[in-house]
Amino acid sequence: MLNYQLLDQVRATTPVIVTFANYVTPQIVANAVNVIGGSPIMSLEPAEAAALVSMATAVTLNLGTAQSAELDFVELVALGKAANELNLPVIIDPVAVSVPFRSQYVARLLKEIKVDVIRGNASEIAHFAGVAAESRGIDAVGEVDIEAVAIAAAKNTGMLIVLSGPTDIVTDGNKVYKIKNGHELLAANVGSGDMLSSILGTFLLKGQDRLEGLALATLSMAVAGQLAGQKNEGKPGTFSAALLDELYQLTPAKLEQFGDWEEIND
Ligand SMILES: Nc1ncnc2c1ncn2[C@@H]1O[C@H](COP(=O)(O)OP(=O)(O)OP(=O)(O)O)[C@@H](O)[C@H]1O
Ligand SMILES: Cc1ncsc1CCO
Ligand SMILES: [Mg+2]
Repeated sequence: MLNYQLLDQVRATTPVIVTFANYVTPQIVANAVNVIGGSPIMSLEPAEAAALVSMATAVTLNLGTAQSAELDFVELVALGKAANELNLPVIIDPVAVSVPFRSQYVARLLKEIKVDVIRGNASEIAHFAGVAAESRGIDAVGEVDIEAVAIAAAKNTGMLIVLSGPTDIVTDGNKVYKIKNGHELLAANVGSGDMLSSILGTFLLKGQDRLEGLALATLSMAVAGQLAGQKNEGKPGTFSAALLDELYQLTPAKLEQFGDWEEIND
């Protein structure tokens, strides 16, 4: 079961989400967190990492443009460690992780901090499943068995997995949520995945079952995208603004009415 009312609890508590953003999409990511009901803050400064994280409910580390320059890595580790100390969830978005520099960067990071959630497209999650999958830069291409890949990634890493795409898979390796809502214009809007990776954090309220929170967050993004897309067929520009409108206007009743998902137990 999914508790659609969790969306109202998010809005009632305005959780702070600290994001290490990539330099391509920080504005839409901040807006996404804001309109769904959270409070975004981005930071690049290790000296303030602990103070920021102490106000937060989750930390999202987007590795899309992270550099080897020591400050980037030091900041990622500082945010991750501060979250680990407070037992707050850490979400990573391993953009284009199959590029060797990026694979090594993530592996290095995972030696330093405990990560709880990986959010990526099918090609990115396939990397953690040890399955060869094609990718084109930031995009997933080719066909993989998304459910099997997500389960294998969860089992290999011990982390919760959110695999996004035409159908989204949210799994801990045993229980699987399959979310079928969405719209192809989400894929045309660069940063939809980045938005989702930070939105995930807003649903991980204290005491909340993490897998269910991730599933509801993923469903929220997919339903909002579907509603925005249906009103803006063939119009990626206006779609991008409409997506924020639909996230802002989303309600538990709309999630119940339009949500197309199933829960599969191993
Ligand atoms: N073809 C599609 N049809 C429906 N929904 C889609 C489609 N492709 C992606 N989505 C949705 O778009 C959102 C982002 O997922 P996607 O897999 O595109 O992330 P991504 O590849 O990391 O994107 P980006 O790198 O641009 O941030 C998710 O909510 C997902 O459900
Ligand atoms: C285009 C792009 N390049 C690195 S990160 C990013 C945004 C999508 O994640
Ligand atoms: Mg991405």
